[in-house]
Amino acid sequence: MQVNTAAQWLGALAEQIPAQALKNLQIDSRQVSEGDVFFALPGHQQHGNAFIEQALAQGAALVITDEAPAAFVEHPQVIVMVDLINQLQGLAAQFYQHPASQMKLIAVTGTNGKSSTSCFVQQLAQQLHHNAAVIGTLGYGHPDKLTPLPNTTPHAVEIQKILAHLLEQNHQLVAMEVSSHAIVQQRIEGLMFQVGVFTNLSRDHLDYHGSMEAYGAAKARLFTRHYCQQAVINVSDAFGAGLAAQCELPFCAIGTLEACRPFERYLAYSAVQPIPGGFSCKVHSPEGDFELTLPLIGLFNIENALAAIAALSLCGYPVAALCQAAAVLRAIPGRMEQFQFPHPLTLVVDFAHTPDALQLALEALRPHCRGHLWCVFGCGGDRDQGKRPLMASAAEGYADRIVITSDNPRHEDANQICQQIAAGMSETACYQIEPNREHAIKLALSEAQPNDVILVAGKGHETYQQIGDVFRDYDERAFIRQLQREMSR
Ligand SMILES: CC(=O)N[C@H]1[C@@H](OP(=O)(O)OP(=O)(O)OC[C@H]2O[C@@H](n3ccc(=O)[nH]c3=O)[C@H](O)[C@@H]2O)O[C@H](CO)[C@@H](O)[C@@H]1O[C@H](C)C(=O)N[C@@H](C)C(=O)N[C@H](CCC(=O)O)C(=O)O
Ligand SMILES: Nc1ncnc2c1ncn2[C@@H]1O[C@H](COP(=O)(O)OP(=O)(O)OP(=O)(O)O)[C@@H](O)[C@H]1O
Ligand SMILES: N[C@H](CCC[C@H](N)C(=O)O)C(=O)O
Ligand SMILES: [Mg+2]
Repeated sequence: MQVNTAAQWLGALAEQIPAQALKNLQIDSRQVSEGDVFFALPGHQQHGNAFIEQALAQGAALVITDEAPAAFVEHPQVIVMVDLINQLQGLAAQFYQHPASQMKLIAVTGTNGKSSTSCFVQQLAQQLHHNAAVIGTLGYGHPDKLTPLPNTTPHAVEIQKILAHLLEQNHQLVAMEVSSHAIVQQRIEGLMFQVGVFTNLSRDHLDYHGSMEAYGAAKARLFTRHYCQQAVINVSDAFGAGLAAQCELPFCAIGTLEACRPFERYLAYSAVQPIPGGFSCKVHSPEGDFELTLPLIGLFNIENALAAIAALSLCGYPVAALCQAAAVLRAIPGRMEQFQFPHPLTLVVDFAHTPDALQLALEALRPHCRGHLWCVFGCGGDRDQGKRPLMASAAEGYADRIVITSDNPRHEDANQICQQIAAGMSETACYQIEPNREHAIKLALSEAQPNDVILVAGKGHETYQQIGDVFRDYDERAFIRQLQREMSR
């Protein structure tokens, strides 16, 4: 059967199966169980049509596709929907009873800082007594009990399912990471965010987008009336300043006082002072000035925290209360997370996996380092290969000792990735190569001297290492805790 609109789809459903008999919408046949609707969708590698038989065998009540394969043209449970990709979010929203209409949604995009900023939005809203959740790289839900997700930004259908679940748990506000892949792949189609936040743009994902122009253009699409009502833009970032100059949405600029000066609405920072475990600074806005004390290391966290404060202020929360609440912000798992070792030695696990983030993480640690600053890092396989020499330059420029290791090799050879990183080092660079990640960490720990600081970058919160199609158990933070125990005996 062929249908053209969501209304027809619902009509078709009513004829065949009572809607309440349908359990869930699924985009992956492997997740289908009795009573589910399976959307067989085109992908980069294959068409979901290849899994119709499997989905039906697992009890799918209905299959919706954009083009039925010959064997299923007359099948009573297979519906062909014209222009399916553009209707998906609408269908899913209808099926899950429009959960987004009962919540505040905040989108966060940018190369780095999406997870941090969205988690800060969640923490601040929660402190001001609003039940808030996140959707992003770390999973979805309340940060104390996150459900893992395969992607940073889930598929359009999954988003509606997750929002319905979060609403059921009484969440009133959701901070959601929006990746550039998600914008291009229409995963956020049909959503309207109260606020869209832009953190920054630097080199990443060129394997997917092809050029920085295309990557930037993908991010910029979020900041239109199609997706957002208002925006927060980091104007200290060069791309952000350009975005602000052309933004059709009402927006609040964030950044240094200097960068924010041209803008009518802003939250700017100045007078940054290091304090034990963090920073204090002044926050300036047209409504007045505020003090901000942040218990977080990494200067970039000032921008992340300000972005979160600005986003919530656009939702109606008072800036003064938000600045006060920021004093107890907690670091995100695997972001500048510190582990103390005897001698004394500090090891820091951070999720920096772009040249910009690696440089900033190392710069952030330098003031905390009285000895040598170490950098243990690798680069992900099946990702932008051009990042490799740039990450090497960042490490060489800002660390004293370097151990090149593996990250997630995926379908590439780990040794070869290490060699491609090494090719970006100058002749005088001081580095070692140890492709085994655990061995690389142990190597740095065994050679480090008292008062050295070791940055272990790239995997942060991840609890696996992907080698080929295998996700082997590898929880870097747990591994380091175990080393801490062994070395303190
Ligand atoms: C390149 C890319 O973005 N791929 C995404 C895409 O997969 P695909 O098009 O390759 O799917 P496919 O394998 O061809 O399969 C086609 C369809 O058949 C279905 N299928 C497939 C196999 C099966 O057994 N049964 C089945 O039903 C699939 O669910 C899919 O609907 O659609 C899938 C389902 O939504 C995504 O999980 C998948 O993300 C992959 C895992 C990925 O690595 N994506 C990365 C690049 C990504 O999107 N990253 C960003 C983060 C970036 C950042 O943080 O900066 C993200 O948002 O996660
Ligand atoms: N505002 C920022 N500017 C630059 N670097 C940042 C910023 N915030 C965090 N970082 C660095 O980037 C790393 C990743 O941070 P975070 O997880 O918040 O980013 P993300 O955008 O969610 O990343 P991903 O795209 O992988 O989901 C951190 O571990 C830190 O090194
Ligand atoms: N969202 C990023 C995460 C990278 C994490 C890093 N550990 C790697 O595997 O490169 C990506 O999928 O490109
Ligand atoms: Mg993230």
